[in-house]
Amino acid sequence: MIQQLTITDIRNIVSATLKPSPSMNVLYGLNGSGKTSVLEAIHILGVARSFRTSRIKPVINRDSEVCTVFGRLGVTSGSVPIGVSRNLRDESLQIRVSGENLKSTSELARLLPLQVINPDTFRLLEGSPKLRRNFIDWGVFHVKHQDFFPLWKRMQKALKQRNSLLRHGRINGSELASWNIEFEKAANAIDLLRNEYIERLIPVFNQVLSELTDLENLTIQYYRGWDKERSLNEVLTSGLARDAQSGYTHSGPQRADLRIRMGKVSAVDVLSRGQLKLVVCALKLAQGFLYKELSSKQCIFLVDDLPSELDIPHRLALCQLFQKMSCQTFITCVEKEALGNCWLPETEVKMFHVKHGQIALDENPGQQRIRRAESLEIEHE
Ligand SMILES: Nc1ncnc2c1ncn2[C@@H]1O[C@H](COP(=O)(O)OP(=O)(O)OP(=O)(O)O)[C@@H](O)[C@H]1O
Repeated sequence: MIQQLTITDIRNIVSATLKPSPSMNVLYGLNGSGKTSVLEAIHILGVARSFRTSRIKPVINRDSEVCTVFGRLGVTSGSVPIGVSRNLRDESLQIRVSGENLKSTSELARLLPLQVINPDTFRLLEGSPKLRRNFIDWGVFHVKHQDFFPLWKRMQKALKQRNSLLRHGRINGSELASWNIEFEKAANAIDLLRNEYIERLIPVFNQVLSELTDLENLTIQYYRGWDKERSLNEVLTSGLARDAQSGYTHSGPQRADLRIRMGKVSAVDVLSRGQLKLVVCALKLAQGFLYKELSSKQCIFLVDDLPSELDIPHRLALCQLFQKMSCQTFITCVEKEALGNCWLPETEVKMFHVKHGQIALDENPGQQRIRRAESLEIEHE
């Protein structure tokens, strides 16, 4: 949980400090005021990069060469100061945790598990399988970090070596056979972890989805990246000529996917935009609930423009689920009224008005609370 956040030179935010609520934080303001930039700053604090671009230059304020995000994280034993700084001049990245330099961004990611829901997230269903693999691996990484991360590095190394041999036409030597063995071992172990994770996620997802909307017949199926009836070794052997011709490995965990269907057709082909948003939100929320259940820790949700494309009952249902999870959540919206009547009496809501890159706590948010009895009475059309 972030207790304090200080942002320096991220986009139009030259300098800002806020003390967020441990539960619900709403950032509202006009277009271009800097709301998404606050979420971006938190993302930089959590994984040292933006979720909007892979380059750092557009993120750093145009009058500066360095951007810094500092956060104080609340943990059971007290608080941990974290600072992440990116420098354009020498392209350097500095991560400081409790006064010590940290070399790996994966260690940083473990300290601050983040879930982002933004317009790009909606590509989860329609975009490339890589997005869905990243989705699965977020869960496996955060729940089974000790097992997954070394395996994933091992698999990547074996795959790289195998592809390099394929590209150089060295397909008959013992070298390829030994990389096949190494690749298969790591692949099977990764498949096991992913499969286990998805099996646990599906019932949570079904429950969350049913609280959000009534989409019957929506199913999720995990595809491991190769034929489920055959071993990877058999598949690699029978596909060797094809792999050699194209210079890369066609089967394996690098091809895993999630197949999300409505009955027999792909869900993206039949769902409306609002329904797609709800399904993606249900997937992300399910990860949050499962993470909490399996690790007894909580992730932080960054939700960009929650109200767009959702009608009032569905906004309410979504906000109620965030409150039920009781994770720290940051939600942006243009008008604060868009999320009026969404909060339970016990939820600690802080509203921040973002204006020209400045962030002010709204002392008089004027939000009407819903009464307990009214909660979760959502009519589905
Ligand atoms: N490198 C930069 N330096 C200074 N200002 C920038 C830089 N990059 C973007 N901006 C400006 O900073 C602001 C960033 O806005 P941001 O995307 O956070 O807005 P927002 O409040 O989320 O808007 P919307 O409601 O339209 O999504 C914009 O006004 C943009 O023009």
